[in-house]
Amino acid sequence: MNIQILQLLEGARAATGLTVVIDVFRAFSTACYVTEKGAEKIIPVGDIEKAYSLKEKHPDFILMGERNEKKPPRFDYGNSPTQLQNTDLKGKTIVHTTSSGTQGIAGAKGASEIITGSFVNAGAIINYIKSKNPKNVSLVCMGYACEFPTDEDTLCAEYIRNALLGQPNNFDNMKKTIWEGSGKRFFEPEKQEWAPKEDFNLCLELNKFNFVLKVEHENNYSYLNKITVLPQTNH
Ligand SMILES: O=C(O)[C@H](CS(=O)(=O)O)OP(=O)(O)O
Repeated sequence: MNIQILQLLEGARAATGLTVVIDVFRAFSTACYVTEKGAEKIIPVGDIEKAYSLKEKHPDFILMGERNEKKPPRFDYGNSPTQLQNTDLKGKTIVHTTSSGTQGIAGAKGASEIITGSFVNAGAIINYIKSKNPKNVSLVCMGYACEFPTDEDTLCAEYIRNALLGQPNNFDNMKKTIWEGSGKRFFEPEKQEWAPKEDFNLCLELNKFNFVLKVEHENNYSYLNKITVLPQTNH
């Protein structure tokens, strides 16, 4: 198995084979929490205008995501898993657009298959890749606003790669590095309204979910299909 770790939008564009588009803070952690809440479908889109036009055609769709970390105008929810904890999303279709994660999905045109990447379902991702045993795996770290690499996405890629290669991982050390590095932003008082400190822990709950989210295509949009991966093992 050839495994490459790629960065940012140019990395997504260069990805081939089974591609994991990684966005730990927060898009693809949030997508897992939304799926757990029973959402019927998540439609990831890069272009915010596409999100607005889907809402216009389907007023029952829910708009979720961020620009500059914050909930855009006329959106139902931002990108914070904490703020979704007490919402009922059963049976809902969610249109999700963010500055990094969903841009990566839109950009990974050369991938043979795309799944989302985060720590909350890392074990399922690893088992899924092992079960498919592809020749080429691309782990794409979307970073902050697709502009610079971040600790959490790069470490998540390394965690997945190490497990696939049978090498050890020290998640506690990784979490400490993230806390001291790019995770600091969740502890800034002025950001608590849209990026609360609780998001940090929710996004770093290792192996909370036993499913992967695979990008599938339908009509003229893509959606995330939940695939349960059993058994879930700790990596
Ligand atoms: O919502 C977030 O925290 C991030 C902000 S940014 O893209 O890193 O600027 O969005 P996401 O696309 O989930 O990384």
